[in-house]
Amino acid sequence: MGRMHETPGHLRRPAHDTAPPTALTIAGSDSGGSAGMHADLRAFFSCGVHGMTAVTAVTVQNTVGVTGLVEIPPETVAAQIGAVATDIGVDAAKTGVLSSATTIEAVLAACDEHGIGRGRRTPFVVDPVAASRSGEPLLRPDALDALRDEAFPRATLVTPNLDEVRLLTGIDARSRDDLLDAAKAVHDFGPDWVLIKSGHLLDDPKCVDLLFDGTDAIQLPGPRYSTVHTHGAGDVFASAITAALAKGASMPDAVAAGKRFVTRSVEHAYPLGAGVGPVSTFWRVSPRSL
Ligand SMILES: Nc1ncnc2c1ncn2[C@@H]1O[C@H](COP(=O)(O)OP(=O)(O)OP(=O)(O)O)[C@@H](O)[C@H]1O
Ligand SMILES: Cc1ncc(CO)c(N)n1
Repeated sequence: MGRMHETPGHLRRPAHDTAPPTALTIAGSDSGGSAGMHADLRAFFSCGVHGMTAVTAVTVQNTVGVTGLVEIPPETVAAQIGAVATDIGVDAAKTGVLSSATTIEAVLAACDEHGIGRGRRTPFVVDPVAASRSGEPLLRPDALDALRDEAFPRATLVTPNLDEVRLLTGIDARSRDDLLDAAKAVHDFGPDWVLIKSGHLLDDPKCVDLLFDGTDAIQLPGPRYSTVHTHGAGDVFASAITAALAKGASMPDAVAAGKRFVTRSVEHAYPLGAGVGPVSTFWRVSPRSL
């Protein structure tokens, strides 16, 4: 195998002979290119890590909504995780759409086998994606229980939005003051860290998210932009955090880096189609430089 990588003496050496950090997203596709694994891969790229995918579901989706979802067989999802973990190696992993309890069981078994999860070699970010921005459910009812009871205890970090907090805990957070109670209730499900996202507090003039480790709470303040184009904001946030973890950042530093990244992404969100446009994952690249 080593011979494949040898550079013949008469050719120029490539610029890199070491690999960048690697990150894996275990998530669904979005045909509109705004959310899911498409957003995750672009955020990984933009944050300087090599992105890899274990596709869990194919959605038929555009800026208006989701009209179809086909699940990938759970054994194929597990095989994708095994294929990249055994050959390339995974420095950090995240989940997006995990639409059924069977898929969740297969993903967790593969993660266990390859050292991905809380207290293991590879940090594991579980984003409990329950519905699309336009409200269509992206998981079966049994998946929510499996996420809470099986995936959360194995997560290094879980990143619910306020709708997901309501579904998982019954807590209906209406203001910044309610976020700590929400974080405590989610932390009781067993992850190391909880990040409560505040995008849905539409009356709040700022977007102040909350990171909690069971003892201390850290506020992550950011401006609130006046835009409807926030499709994929949650995916991009979790992916930017995962990229920072892949580079070896501590959790507070990774989440702070993710918050800076997603805030700029919302700032540069753009209209697309007839519905909700995406946050920009390429604000670091000026269109004029292309
Ligand atoms: N209008 C906005 N201006 C600035 N930041 C925002 C805005 N809306 C959301 N955010 C930030 O984006 C991140 C994602 O939060 P949000 O609560 O919207 O997640 P989400 O509902 O999972 O996202 P989505 O379902 O759109 O992918 C958070 O850091 C949040 O504070
Ligand atoms: C595939 C997919 N994953 C996640 C979301 C949530 O942003 C979405 N709308 N679609």
